[in-house]
Amino acid sequence: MRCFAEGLYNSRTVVITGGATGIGFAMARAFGSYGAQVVIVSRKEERLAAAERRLRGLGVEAETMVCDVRDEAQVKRVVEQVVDRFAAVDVLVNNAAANFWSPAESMSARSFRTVVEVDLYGTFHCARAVVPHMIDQGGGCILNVTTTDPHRGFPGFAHAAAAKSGVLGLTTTWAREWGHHGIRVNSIGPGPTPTEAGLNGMTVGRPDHPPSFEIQMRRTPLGRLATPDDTASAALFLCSDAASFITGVNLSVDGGISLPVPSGDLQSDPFIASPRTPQGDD
Ligand SMILES: CCC/C=C/C(=O)SCCNC(=O)CCNC(=O)[C@H](O)C(C)(C)COP(=O)([O-])OP(=O)([O-])OC[C@H]1O[C@@H](n2cnc3c(N)ncnc32)[C@H](O)[C@@H]1OP(=O)([O-])[O-]
Ligand SMILES: NC(=O)C1=CN([C@@H]2O[C@H](COP(=O)(O)OP(=O)(O)OC[C@H]3O[C@@H](n4cnc5c(N)ncnc54)[C@H](OP(=O)(O)O)[C@@H]3O)[C@@H](O)[C@H]2O)C=CC1
Repeated sequence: MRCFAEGLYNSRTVVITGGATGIGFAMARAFGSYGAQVVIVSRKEERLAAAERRLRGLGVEAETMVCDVRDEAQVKRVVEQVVDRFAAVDVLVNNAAANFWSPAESMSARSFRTVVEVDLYGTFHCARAVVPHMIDQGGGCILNVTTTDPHRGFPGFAHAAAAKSGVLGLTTTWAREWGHHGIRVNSIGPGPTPTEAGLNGMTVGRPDHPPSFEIQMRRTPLGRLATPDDTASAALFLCSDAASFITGVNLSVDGGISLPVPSGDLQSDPFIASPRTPQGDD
């Protein structure tokens, strides 16, 4: 489906972290198909090479750079290379993330730190490296990938919920701090999306309800799961001039799953804990 003007992103440089797979790849393909020069960065060279081949095969002007977003020095180097090569960074998409199911009472500090370092520190490092260039060039756009309403609580994902809530705080704060430089900062919250990583993160190791994506689908008013292209289309809008007066928002792309659950559904909702029997009440 081609919803936007052809050439919408001509001559724009778009950097996407974690752009070789899943939702990030769909965003790279989408921005590239509307004319952007796309730079995808992540840790695994072979994944990047495969993604670059696929994108170039589709006619997208794609480059790749190996980078672990947890490493501030690596991030700075990569951003310098992008600016040397393309003269500007018009859009930064902070999409790289880590996640796995882990009950809070047994989650190790290292597990917690691993996810927070990728999602929250990674977002900080990338934005921090790019923004001086955006200020010099008179503006730009940062899009952080969060999740659908991280404040509502995600049992089994305390690390990701904390990290993504933190990213929301960065989004609103940066929107205020950098708005007068012409820099817009928004975030986008995909609903459950059965990417390979999403499937693993949501289901591996969970003893309670194995096909959790099926449950998520039943809880979604629009009756299906999100696709990577759903999020990519919303990203195209938010980073375009059509959204030139939008900053500091988190746009949920979730088919309505984050809407409050009607009280009649509570009994059958496996994501809501059963009421406890009051102590000593026979
Ligand atoms: C709610 C928001 C919705 C978001 C959805 C998404 O993001 S979907 C997109 C999701 N996309 C992705 O996730 C893609 C990227 N994912 C990855 O790169 C890896 O899965 C990674 C997250 C572990 C990072 O690797 P790394 O090499 O940096 O880490 P490491 O191997 O050194 O381990 C560090 C600690 O974590 C522990 N631990 C690790 N795995 C598991 C597990 N399955 N189970 C339990 N624990 C696990 C491990 O035991 C260790 O703790 P310990 O034992 O020392 O106390
Ligand atoms: N799928 C879902 O259900 C949901 C996903 N999201 C969010 O959407 C985004 C994309 O998720 P999805 O496409 O499913 O998952 P993927 O795992 O496919 O995407 C994550 C990407 O991040 C990269 N990455 C991970 N760690 C690092 C790191 N330290 N430095 C650089 N890159 C890194 C990975 O590449 P590499 O291994 O090469 O480094 C990978 O390409 C994430 O922000 C996720 O939190 C939000 C809600 C739901």
